[in-house]
Amino acid sequence: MVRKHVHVTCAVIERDGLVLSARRSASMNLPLRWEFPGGKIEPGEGREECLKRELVEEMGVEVAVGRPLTPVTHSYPAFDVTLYPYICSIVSGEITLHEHSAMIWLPPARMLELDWADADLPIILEYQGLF
Ligand SMILES: Nc1nc2c([nH]c(=O)n2[C@@H]2O[C@H](COP(=O)(O)OP(=O)(O)OP(=O)(O)O)[C@@H](O)[C@H]2O)c(=O)[nH]1
Repeated sequence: MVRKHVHVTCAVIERDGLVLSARRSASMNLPLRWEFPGGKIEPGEGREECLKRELVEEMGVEVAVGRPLTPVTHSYPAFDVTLYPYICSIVSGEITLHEHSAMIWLPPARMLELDWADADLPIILEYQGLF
């Protein structure tokens, strides 16, 4: 059987020297783990387009998509994921959580205090290395 492989964009959103982390809800897969907001790329959709759509759907904000970080491929027991991270900023709207159970703005150096989805760890380490 062919393993499921999902391609997912995610946003490293910066504001005033802090970064946004979002906690998955108890009913999602990887329940209660922390992640960057974003989601699966739909057929025919560009990565930046996907990210902008997901941020509106999940948080009700419009983002400007900036510099990409290195994509990460990770194998979970049930599926493989490739994450395409981009540094982003909010250009309009106030965050309302439509899917996540919590969010927190942290200085980059404190991000690893959270219980992250495993695939995100290389992204955080690369991001922290920028400072
Ligand atoms: N958005 C996002 N997804 C991530 C991150 N890290 C990570 O492993 N993922 C995985 O990538 C997939 C993103 O899919 P999604 O957000 O569109 O879908 P979902 O899990 O909410 O629901 P679904 O799989 O039932 O459609 C999930 O399987 C999630 O576990 C991350 O930082 N951000």
